[in-house]
Formats: sequence, structure tokens, C-alpha cells
Amino acid sequence: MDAPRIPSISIDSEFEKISDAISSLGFLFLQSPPVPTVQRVDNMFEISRRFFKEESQEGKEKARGWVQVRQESLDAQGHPRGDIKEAFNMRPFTEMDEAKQPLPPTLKAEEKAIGEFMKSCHELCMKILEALALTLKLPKDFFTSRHSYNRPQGSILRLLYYPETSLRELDANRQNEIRAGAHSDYGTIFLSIRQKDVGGLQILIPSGIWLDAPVTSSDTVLVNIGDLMEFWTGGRFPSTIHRVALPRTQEDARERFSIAYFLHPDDDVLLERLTDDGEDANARLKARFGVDPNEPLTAKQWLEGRLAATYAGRKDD
Ligand SMILES: O=C(O)CCC(=O)C(=O)O
Ligand SMILES: [Fe+2]
Repeated sequence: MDAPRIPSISIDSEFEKISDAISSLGFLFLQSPPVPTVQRVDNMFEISRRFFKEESQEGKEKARGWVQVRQESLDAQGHPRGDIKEAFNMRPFTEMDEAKQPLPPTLKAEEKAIGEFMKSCHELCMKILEALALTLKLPKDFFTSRHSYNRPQGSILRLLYYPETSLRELDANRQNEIRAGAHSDYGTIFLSIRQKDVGGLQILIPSGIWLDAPVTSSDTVLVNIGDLMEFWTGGRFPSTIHRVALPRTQEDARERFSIAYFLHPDDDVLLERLTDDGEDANARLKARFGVDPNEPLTAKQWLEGRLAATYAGRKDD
């Protein structure tokens, strides 16, 4: 049997098609979305490259939001030495595109462009959420009205950089190393913007196989359901485990950049179950996430619980 493929669809498709596509593997390629524009994406990659390659060590260290190589372990049990990646996390900016956190000089110089980019990622997420709400027979604005850009909430724009890796050096230690360990994302949905032809992202499909998720066109955005959405919808929209594998070819051993937008609801949104699939579904959600769906829980409490679990495995050496 052929391995399944990640569905690829236009944002202008009927809402059921978008929901069906995203329900099948929890991942979906959106073809040429109107925002963020290709020009904005290219510019954001250039800004990211400048930060990771040209920012001084002091600038990085002083900035809140920088994650250094091996500092984070997305799969602390499987890969206790930590992920071979650098990252920079930014909270949503103001409506006027001003950062709410101190930025290192290379990013400060591009504050407006970054703010505009972040807003356009948020806008794209809103279009997807409208389709998901209609599928659940909820008002079209059910999710969008609970995901403001400028109220307290936990969304993050994350720049990611995976340094070039020597295949030979890694061969000796392959079992223990990973670029980003296996995990699912915590929030509502997650946009992953990656450069064409630099592989590595893989998703775990139900048969237990790791499926490659290559970007074959520079104007597609990968959309992924997060754990919070799975919990909120009683599994109707499932989150999926994924990782960034070690390079297997000389081509993939090159340095790799990606940009992620993790969308979270407003902090005070109550995650009341939107579907009623009975006690079996509750037991499954409780086993998977360690949270009782019958207890009231806000989006902020959910995020704090998930972060505590990840950073328990964090390396600080
Ligand atoms: O770099 C990527 O393509 C994915 C990164 C990722 O899954 C994450 O940071 O949660
Ligand atoms: Fe992820």
C-alpha cells in the first residue's frame, strides 16, 4: 500500500474540504495563501538569517527569547542531550508593530517588518479557524473571537535555525542525536514556514511510520493541529507527533531555517468540551494529556501545564 501523503489544498476551498484534509493526518499544506505573501516570507528568512549568523553572542545572551543549541529537549526521554537547534521566541507585538519584549539589535532594526509578518500569520490562522468552526456547526467566529491578537494570550512567533551538521561526525552517535525531538505542539494550531528543498520534518502516522513532509514549493505553508485543539474538540481535530530528523543526505545536512507561528487562545478562554463523545473520549484525553476534561480549565492553565512538562527536561549546561 502507498504511504499516505499530506493533503495539499487552497484556503479558498470549501470549509468541509479544509477540515477533512486536516483531520486525516493532523497536517495540511496550504497552497499559496494570500498572507503572509511570498515577499514577506523571503524577507523574514533574511531577517532570521541575520539574527542567527550576525548577532553578537552578547546580543543573543541578553535577549529574552533566545534558545541555544541543546538547551531544549522536545523529547527529553529519547534525546536527553537536547535538540541541535537554536531558536528565538517572540510574543505578539502591539497593533502598531512594536515588540513587547527587548529585542537584540539585528531584530530591533526590523521591528516593523517582524510585527507585520506576525500579524499576517495570525490573519491566516483566523481563516483556518473559521473553516474549523463551521465544520463543528459552531458560529463562524466561535474560534476567531477567542483568539485575539492584542489581548493577553500565549501565541509565539519562533525563528528556528538548525546548524549545518557533518554526516560523518554524527554517524558515530546517530541514535542519540536529533535536530528537534518528537513532540506535538501545545496550542490551537501551528503554522510552519520552511524553505523549499531542505528536508527533515517528519510526522508520525497511525501505522507507526515516520512520513517525510518535504516542502516542494516555496509558497506553501504547513498547518498543524495542536494538542489544545484536540482536547477542546474531543479528538475531532487530532494533533500529530512530529520531529526534525537528523540529515540523511548531503543535501539535508546543510543549515536549515524555519519559522513557526504557534497560535493560542486568549488566556481567559475556558476550554469547555465542544463535542460530547462520552466517557470513553474523556478517558482517552485524560490518559493522553493528564488533564480531566470534566474540570474547568483556561487556555492559560493549559499552556502552563504543557510548558512545565517540556522544561522539566530542559538542559541548562
Ligand atoms: O522546524 C520545523 O520544521 C518544525 C519545528 C517544530 O515542530 C517546532 O518548533 O515545534
Ligand atoms: Fe512542532
